[in-house]
Amino acid sequence: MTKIAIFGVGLIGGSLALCFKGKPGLTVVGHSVRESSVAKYLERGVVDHATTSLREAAEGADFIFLCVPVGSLEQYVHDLSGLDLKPGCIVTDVGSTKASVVATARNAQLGNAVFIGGHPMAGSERSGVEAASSYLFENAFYVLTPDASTAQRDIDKLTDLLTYTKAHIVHVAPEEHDEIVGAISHLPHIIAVALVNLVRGYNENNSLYSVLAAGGFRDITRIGSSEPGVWRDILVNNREVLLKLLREWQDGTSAFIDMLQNEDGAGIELAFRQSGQFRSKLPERRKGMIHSFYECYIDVPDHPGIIGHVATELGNSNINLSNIQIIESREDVPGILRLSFRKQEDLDLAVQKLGLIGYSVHF
Ligand SMILES: NC(=O)C1=CN([C@@H]2O[C@H](COP(=O)(O)OP(=O)(O)OC[C@H]3O[C@@H](n4cnc5c(N)ncnc54)[C@H](O)[C@@H]3O)[C@@H](O)[C@H]2O)C=CC1
Ligand SMILES: O=C(O)C(=O)Cc1ccc(O)cc1
Repeated sequence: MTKIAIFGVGLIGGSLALCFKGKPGLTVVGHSVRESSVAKYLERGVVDHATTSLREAAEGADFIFLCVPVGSLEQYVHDLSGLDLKPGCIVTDVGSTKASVVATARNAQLGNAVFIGGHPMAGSERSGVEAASSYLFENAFYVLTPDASTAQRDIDKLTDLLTYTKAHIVHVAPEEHDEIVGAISHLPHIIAVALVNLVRGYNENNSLYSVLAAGGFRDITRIGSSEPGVWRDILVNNREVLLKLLREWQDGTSAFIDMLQNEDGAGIELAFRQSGQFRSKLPERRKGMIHSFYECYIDVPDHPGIIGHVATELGNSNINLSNIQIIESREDVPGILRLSFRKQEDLDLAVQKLGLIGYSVHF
């Protein structure tokens, strides 16, 4: 049996465990520092075995995945270096930053084990094993950060195992990874939190802000509800990159202040045109780092049983509905439902199906 040890079976560790568990020849062991978590992992059936003993989890493992918050990764690499790991064992991590953990692993004494940094570029604002899903990485990018000293056979071994995630493996240097991911993920998380907190402040004096903010505002700020501890670690770890980005962001907002003060309509138009042109060239229908909502809205008559009818029609057509929600902010327009799907294909099929049976569907 190939033994896979997962340290920290939360959203990401749990999702990896679900990708591997039950596959021929694989056995998955989960580790947590807490007894209660070990019991939960087993109860939910995400792992084959679970333990609070670092040694027991790591012993004889062919693969070790470190899936704890970024601030704890270096301690884990250090703790592993004190154990007698199986020769050829591949140690990898899933942290959202790569430079520091890769540097730590390079200097650690891992014996005949090999470290290859990793970052599955998919996730969500949710956390914990309760949010884990075997679909999480499907069609997403999964970064690996091998260097010139990493043997090709080790890269191949890890890449082969990761085929169970259905992600696309890409190789990126750790520092370059942190710069890019800083701009496309970490900065957007900061902006979302700052924006939500700005509106939260206004809302203290006027609750109409939150009433009217639902819908689009809620969607663009979804990532502002991400796990505080996980994000504290990511931002502090990537602070050099983020400080530079935030200064550039300040320049961007200052430019808008100037354009407004000067009533520079042409400047505003140019900014929107350039942004639109760049955005239209982004790859479409590809799972990006910040996940999309595959959603549509339908107007439904306000009578009993309608939700059941919609869900049944989609179910009968084998369309996987992941969430259904009544839009409260539009109470004045009875019967608006928001339908969410995990995949673009499901959304497309649902729009087609619901249109055919007479519902009016909006994006
Ligand atoms: N949340 C996301 O969407 C993504 C997160 N990541 C990275 O994955 C890693 C795990 O994040 P999530 O799974 O989202 O978090 P999570 O909170 O769902 O899971 C973290 C796991 O680590 C354990 N843990 C927490 N603090 C610990 C500590 N000090 N020592 C030992 N164990 C501890 C928790 O019990 C839990 O099992 C982080 O390094 C994060 O940067 C990577 C891709 C996406
Ligand atoms: O919720 C979202 O859309 C995310 O942004 C998920 C995410 C969070 C952290 C990562 O390192 C990668 C992806």
